[in-house]
Amino acid sequence: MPPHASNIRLGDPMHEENEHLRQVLSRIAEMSERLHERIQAREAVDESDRDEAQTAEQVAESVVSGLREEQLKVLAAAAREPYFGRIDFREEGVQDPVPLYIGKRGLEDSASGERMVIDWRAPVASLFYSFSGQDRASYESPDGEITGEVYLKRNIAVRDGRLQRVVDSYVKGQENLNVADEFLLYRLAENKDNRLRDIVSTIQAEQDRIIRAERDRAIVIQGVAGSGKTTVALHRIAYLLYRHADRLRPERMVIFAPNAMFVDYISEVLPELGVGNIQQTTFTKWALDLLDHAVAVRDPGDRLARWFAPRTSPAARREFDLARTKGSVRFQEAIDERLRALEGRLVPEGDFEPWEGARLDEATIRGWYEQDYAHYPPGQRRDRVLARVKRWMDMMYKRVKEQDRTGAVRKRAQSRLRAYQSRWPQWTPLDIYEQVLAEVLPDAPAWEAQTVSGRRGRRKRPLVEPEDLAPLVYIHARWNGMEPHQRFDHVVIDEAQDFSPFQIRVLQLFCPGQSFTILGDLSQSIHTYQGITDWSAFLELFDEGKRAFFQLDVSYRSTMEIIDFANEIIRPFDQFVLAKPVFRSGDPVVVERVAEREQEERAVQAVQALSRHAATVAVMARTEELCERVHRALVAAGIQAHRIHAKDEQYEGGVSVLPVYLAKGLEFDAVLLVGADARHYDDSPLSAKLLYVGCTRALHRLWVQYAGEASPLLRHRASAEREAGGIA
Ligand SMILES: Nc1ncnc2c1ncn2[C@@H]1O[C@H](COP(=O)(O)OP(=O)(O)OP(=O)(O)O)[C@@H](O)[C@H]1O
Repeated sequence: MPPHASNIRLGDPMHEENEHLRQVLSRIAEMSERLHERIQAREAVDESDRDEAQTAEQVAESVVSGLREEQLKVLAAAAREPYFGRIDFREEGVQDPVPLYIGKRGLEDSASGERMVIDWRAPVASLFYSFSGQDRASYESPDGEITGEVYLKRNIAVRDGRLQRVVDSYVKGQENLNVADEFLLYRLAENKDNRLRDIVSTIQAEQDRIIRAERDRAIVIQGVAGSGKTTVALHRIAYLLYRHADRLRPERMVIFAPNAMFVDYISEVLPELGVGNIQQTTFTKWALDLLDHAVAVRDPGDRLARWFAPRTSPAARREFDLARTKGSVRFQEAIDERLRALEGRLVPEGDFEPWEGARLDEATIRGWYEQDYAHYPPGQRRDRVLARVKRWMDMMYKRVKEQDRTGAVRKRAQSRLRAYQSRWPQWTPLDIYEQVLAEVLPDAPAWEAQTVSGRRGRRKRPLVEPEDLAPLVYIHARWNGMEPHQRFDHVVIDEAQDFSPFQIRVLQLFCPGQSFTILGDLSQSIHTYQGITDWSAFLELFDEGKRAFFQLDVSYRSTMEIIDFANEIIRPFDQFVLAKPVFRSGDPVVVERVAEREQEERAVQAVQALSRHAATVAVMARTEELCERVHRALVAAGIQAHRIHAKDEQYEGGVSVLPVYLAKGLEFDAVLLVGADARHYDDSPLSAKLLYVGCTRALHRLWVQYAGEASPLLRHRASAEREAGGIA
């Protein structure tokens, strides 16, 4: 059944779309009305049957009622914004083009079965995103490629059931309208609130390819700051769930985010796309839960402060080198080797003889361990073999039971069994890890123990570093195995440049289908003591043919002025990819020299100026200390500024003060960078990356202040601006 089979009239687009919207909304209203009536009728029946036991039919009815309630919600959302785009497509072999309306959810008229709106994830909807003026257009349907011609591509903005804007980006037979970006720019120019949003109406062709990439492989996305990586990954989840509903379950999909606040920041996109129940966590939290909190992790705050201090001490350098080693594949392989050796040594030497005349020889026990139960992980095999030894003993005992009047034989047998069991080591992942470290990295410092309150009450736990978690989880999974519910159908890793290859290896164990979306930006890899310098480090962990690499070079977040400014910072380092801006012009970047003793005061003035046009403003510095000072000044000036820390779990919006390294992944309408001087940012790659991350958080306005000598990374701009006098 063709969706909305009325003839196409390309009259006044606004008039035409208003008319169409009116029809669609009235059908939605009718459908809602019908559903309402059914729900009410059902409630009346339920009320009269209240005291009687439920029959199977009634149970089924209540499930249906639940679905109806759900459907009602979908209709309510559709009544606010039923669709956002239209594409008129004539399939080859068919006479007339058909208008297809694309929305966040597909919609069918329940009475006629007519498709009124097509889900943005449906195969045909890909035309809307990929079409860019070609004579012939095609899309992949489940039955193969469908080709044809596009007659019209139209963006339609509907808010609260009212038509706001219609923009045609292609009309067949007309001159190239060259307004492909008009709708996008209109969207990008909006101020953002404190959460990331969906982009279904303006997904770009290069993003769409990633969203629709095949499921059964690892895709790695290198994308410049603001290229939509996070957003795209979330849309990909929604797409995969739609496309592979039979294979994927939302609760088995997971997103690893860099910190708890980031989890909060992205938490609204999936529900907006109609997807719930996806696990969203950090690697640390996930690992600690898996290890049942047998260890505690040292607060990363101190370490981060040491790492991001303008100058790193030799001791800190050694600490970071060790962290890198622990995250390497070489270390994982050393652990594998060690696990194999331990596995071979687990069966105690000697036969088991519970009493004279009953003997189970070592070779038999070894045979059970090495062959019969070989498919179990070593930790579980121990228990299986010992249970079998015990069954054997009980069976043998039946033969001598008659003679054992006093029970002495049985007693002796029990005590020998206990002795035998105790020779069979029962190591925890931590025991094994300690053995590995002693052998492979003898210089690694020993753990301190710390009494920490956890889910299981207060107890003393060894305090490990974040990079110890991957080895521990790996050993746990290899040694003890994992529960089916702990496996993932799909894994998304955001800010993956800060992951170590070992962490990826661990997640591969937990995702047997090897279905991954791994995204990040090497120009923002500020945690280089643990992350990677080249994506091949991850790609080569996956089989050839089961991996794909994508690159996103256009930045949608920031204005051209901001992108150009940020690019200058990393340009001297040729290993970094420069972002291409979309053509969205805004205010010039302000670079301002302030007097040392006026730093705080001038920061307050800048925030006041920026807040006039912005819903979210961030003040960032390299060090916690400077953040602290500026925050105090802001509060003293009556500005309600939130000071953001590594442990925070919520992002409030408004005015935030935070160190640059915590701002990764976030965005703000306006950003003020304070302390951009030579002391805080020398000409090293780490300083450049930090400054780059700071600048690229801004959507519309960027303001940079420094006292004393400007950072060499800004010098070209700083001298020019100083003459121009700064404040806009
Ligand atoms: N196709 C698009 N249409 C509209 N907005 C977009 C599009 N792609 C990205 N954006 C917007 O650009 C901004 C950046 O997106 P996102 O945070 O996903 O990028 P990122 O690549 O993860 O950035 P970073 O590496 O800096 O964290 C967001 O505001 C997002 O809504």
